[in-house]
Amino acid sequence: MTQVAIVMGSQSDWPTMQKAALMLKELGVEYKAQVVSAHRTPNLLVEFAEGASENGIQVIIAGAGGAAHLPGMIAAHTHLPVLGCPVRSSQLSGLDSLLSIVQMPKGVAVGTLAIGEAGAANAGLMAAQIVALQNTNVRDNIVAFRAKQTETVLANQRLELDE
Ligand SMILES: Nc1c(C(=O)O)ncn1[C@@H]1O[C@H](COP(=O)(O)O)[C@@H](O)[C@H]1O
Repeated sequence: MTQVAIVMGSQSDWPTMQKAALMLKELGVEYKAQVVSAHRTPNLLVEFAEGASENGIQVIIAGAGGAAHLPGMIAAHTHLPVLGCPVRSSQLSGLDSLLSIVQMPKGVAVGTLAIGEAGAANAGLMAAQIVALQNTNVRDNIVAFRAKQTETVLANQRLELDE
């Protein structure tokens, strides 16, 4: 059963948002990805967000660029945790996306990640960490992922002087 939903405002967000999908796949979390836009598919947004909980979704990752209202509007229609990913925009490099997502009014929460691919990957990791609260397989996968990461960092250090 799908545990995490990844939604994005446009097909053009997929190169960024697939980093979340890749992380979830690596950590053994079932996910489904789809395009949903607060602006362009407003009725679908309401249908998706209101049905997410009864469809078994535990966490929603929402990525959008520019006037990125998607994560906040989804959060307004569900009690599930929503992780917002600011996609890098062509005009303002994603600062517009970040500010659109991060400044939520008190009472409706969106957990905002960093701009771009690293933020999307971390949204996948954070979603997996939430799923892992009640899933020991995913928890074990996260622990193993982190241990491998530490090992790789230490094994790859090359600190000779360039002379
Ligand atoms: N910010 C939103 C929303 C929304 O917030 O609902 N829907 C689409 N968009 C964004 O518009 C940008 C340009 O989209 P196109 O590339 O389709 O023109 C995308 O980054 C998308 O997330």
